[in-house]
Amino acid sequence: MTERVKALREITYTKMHGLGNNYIYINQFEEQLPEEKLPQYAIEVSNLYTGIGSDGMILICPSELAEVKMRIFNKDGSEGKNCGNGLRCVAKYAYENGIVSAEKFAIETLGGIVQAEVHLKYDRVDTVTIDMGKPQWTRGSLPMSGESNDKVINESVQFEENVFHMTGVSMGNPHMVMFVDEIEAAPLTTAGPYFTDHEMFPESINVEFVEVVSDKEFHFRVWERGSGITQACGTGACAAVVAGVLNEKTSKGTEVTVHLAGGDLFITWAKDDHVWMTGPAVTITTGVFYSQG
Ligand SMILES: N[C@@H](CCC[C@H](N)C(=O)O)C(=O)O
Repeated sequence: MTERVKALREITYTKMHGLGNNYIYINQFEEQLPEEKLPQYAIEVSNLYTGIGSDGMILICPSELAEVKMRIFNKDGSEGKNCGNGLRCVAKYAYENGIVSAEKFAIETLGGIVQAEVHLKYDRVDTVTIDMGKPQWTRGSLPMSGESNDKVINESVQFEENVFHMTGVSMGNPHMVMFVDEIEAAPLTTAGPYFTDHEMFPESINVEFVEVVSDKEFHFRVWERGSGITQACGTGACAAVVAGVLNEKTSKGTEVTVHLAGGDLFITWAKDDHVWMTGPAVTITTGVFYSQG
């Protein structure tokens, strides 16, 4: 009994969400978790039945290149390079917990450095705008099999009896966007895992289905690598708008309202090539997690 109690590790966490895309956030300024155990902690906390329940785990860390650094681990323990909904929550956490004092600041990710601006309501951060930087859309940037400098725009791919058209976009992390006529009919639970783990994507990929209502309005559903269906994917919504421009469904400089399962994001691929994303960030609860590890 005593040994069992001794083995427990207490991890102080905050659970936050951006449009229902929810993660367990851990403040690495105050608590250093052992590097080799991070995938295991992500799996443990994400479990709905024996953990807290989440789409993964996000670390808020000191940075030498920016005011703060974000690291994102998916539900299966794999480390992602970027997370749009996570960035907005990290920005809210950093501002409200005094890690930063300015309303505009930089956040480092494994996919690059982005700029955040928090928008306040009654002294709390309500929404956040992120300058997500410049997208890339070569096979090499995803990565995807084939000639590294080639682009993947509207490329046909077969799934069961249907042909889809895919456009690959990297927002620091990789996305495969497919435009469909009706979002509700998109085969998310079958084509999602099929394409995510397809051999053409050696590092796996996030899969998005998008229905275009107009050049200013898209419907969006996602199957995320490492987490499966989530209510929202910020980088995926940015990739959808970039893919929309590349396929002439919208244009640079047009703000697109992207309707995700968990709510709306406002995204513009600006004429200077930067992608801007604005949306909410919400704190759900704080607590202590007892890891068995
Ligand atoms: N939900 C995120 C993306 C999280 C990481 C992704 N699953 C990956 O492995 O690339 C978002 O809001 O962007």
